[in-house]
Amino acid sequence: MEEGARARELDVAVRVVQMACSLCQRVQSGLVGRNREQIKVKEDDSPVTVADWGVQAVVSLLLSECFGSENVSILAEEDAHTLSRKDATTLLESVISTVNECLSEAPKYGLKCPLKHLGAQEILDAINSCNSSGGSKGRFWVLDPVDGTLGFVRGDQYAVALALIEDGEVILGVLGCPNYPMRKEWLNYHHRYYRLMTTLSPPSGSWHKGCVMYACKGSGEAWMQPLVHDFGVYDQQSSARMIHVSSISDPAFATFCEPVEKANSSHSFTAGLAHSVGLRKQPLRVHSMVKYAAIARGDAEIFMKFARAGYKEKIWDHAAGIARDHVICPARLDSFQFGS
Ligand SMILES: Nc1ncnc2c1ncn2[C@@H]1O[C@H](COP(=O)(O)OS(=O)(=O)O)[C@@H](OP(=O)(O)O)[C@H]1O
Ligand SMILES: [Mg+2]
Ligand SMILES: [Mg+2]
Ligand SMILES: [Mg+2]
Repeated sequence: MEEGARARELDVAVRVVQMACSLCQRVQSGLVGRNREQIKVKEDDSPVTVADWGVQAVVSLLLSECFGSENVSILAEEDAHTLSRKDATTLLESVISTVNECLSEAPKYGLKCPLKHLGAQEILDAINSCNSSGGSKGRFWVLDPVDGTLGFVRGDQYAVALALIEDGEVILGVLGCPNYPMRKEWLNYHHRYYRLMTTLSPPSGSWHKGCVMYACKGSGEAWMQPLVHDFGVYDQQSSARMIHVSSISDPAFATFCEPVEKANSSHSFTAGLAHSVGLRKQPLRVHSMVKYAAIARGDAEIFMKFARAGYKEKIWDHAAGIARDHVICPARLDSFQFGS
């Protein structure tokens, strides 16, 4: 793949994730405390919301619009089975209005918006088309439309995670982290706490939370830019800031991050392992691939997740966080078990 084409793929991916973050912020602000009918529980007891489906539809439609649907293969977490049921009409109507509202803002991100209002079938098809079989040969996009949906419905941390894989290797990763605090020490607090802090003393127009991080294989660089939703101006160059992993190498000063939910990773096992290797600081427990973002930005040094026996890790829960140059977990993705 020549360099110019990859630069364009990264540019489009960042713009698309920026739009997806804006959709999530709108839905999340309407979710906390009310509007609970916008949340469903899936067969595996994990939550799924209007934002999960909405982001998957928006990303699928925009990537196809930009690169041609015949050139786009996407492997994503959600499907439209629940949305297609007769008892889900209200939910489907919420997804339709959320998607059309988001797409109408595409020109603000330098992208084309559809010429007409999209109906139910177009949106259900867009969601269901993200069913690539992936694999260790060929190119496909990997999307977790909302990673950390549990954190999302709690008004806390979550991420929009988009990666492009070629022959089993991540060649670009984009992580949208709308609630990521610019001050490292606030990462340990629940989002509402530092949202209060920043409203009490609103630094005028300052960049106090929310970002999109991105890296391209072989570039040796990782970048972070503010959310357009909060600043209203999309200019990738002027607002972007290069980020670096931590230089801490002494375990006594290193921070490891791990899932919030004990059901998702054994806290006691990691505590014992951490102590045995000389880690002394309290773990950073935060929902979603924001853990990868914390390492990419140097706010943490290690990521540990030990899921219970039998759990198959999903490629969309990790791909966007693995950028070869900022090695966090240099696993070749074809070694991951694809989710059922
Ligand atoms: N049992 C189990 N073990 C490991 N991982 C699981 C498990 N169940 C679910 N998941 C998926 O992991 C995603 C959440 O990972 P997190 O690290 O954010 O977990 S936590 O919310 O911080 O506890 C989260 O991804 P999203 O569904 O995209 O939110 C889960 O699907
Ligand atoms: Mg999920
Ligand atoms: Mg996930
Ligand atoms: Mg998800």
